[in-house]
Amino acid sequence: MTKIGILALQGAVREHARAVEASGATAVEVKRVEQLSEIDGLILPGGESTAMRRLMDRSDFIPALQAFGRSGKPIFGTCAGLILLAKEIEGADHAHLALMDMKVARNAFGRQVDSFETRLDVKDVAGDLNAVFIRAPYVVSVGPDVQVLAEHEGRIVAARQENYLCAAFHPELTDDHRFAAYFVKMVEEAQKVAL
Ligand SMILES: NC(=O)CC[C@H](N)C(=O)O
Repeated sequence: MTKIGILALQGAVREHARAVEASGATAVEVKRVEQLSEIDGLILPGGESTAMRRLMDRSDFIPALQAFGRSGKPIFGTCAGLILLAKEIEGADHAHLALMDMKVARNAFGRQVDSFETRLDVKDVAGDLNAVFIRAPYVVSVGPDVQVLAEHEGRIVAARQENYLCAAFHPELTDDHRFAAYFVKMVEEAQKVAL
């Protein structure tokens, strides 16, 4: 069975595991670099990107995750995970994994709307997805290889570039698992290509 890891250093791990299992794959909590060799795809959950980065640096996760992505294995970043994937972060000197050709802004929806829920049309996923945003980032601009999957009020909130997928919101916080199912399918397709 397809095994999907969830980076379990910090953040919303259990909800992603539930969504992955509901979509027919096996979920694995990834806490050590060595576990990356056992999984077919990886989810970078929401949480706090700066805290995650600190924990990742303790065990050399950055180069290991970059190699994982460059080998063609799919990675899905949600919220803080989207920030980890971006090549450029507005107002910051350094990016983290720098795997997706896009610039992102952190906490970009403003303080007065710390969190909100809205209905989104996500290309190839669902026309009516309930999306929960929590101190969410958004994508400011994308390179030519990045496909925009969803926008909210003119801001990009979901995108895909080859084996990389990202969402500014938390698809794991509702009982609608269509976004997780889309990622599971991406992982299954990548496995077929690798055979
Ligand atoms: N819910 C989230 O993941 C919020 C992301 C967080 N604001 C960050 O910058 O990392």
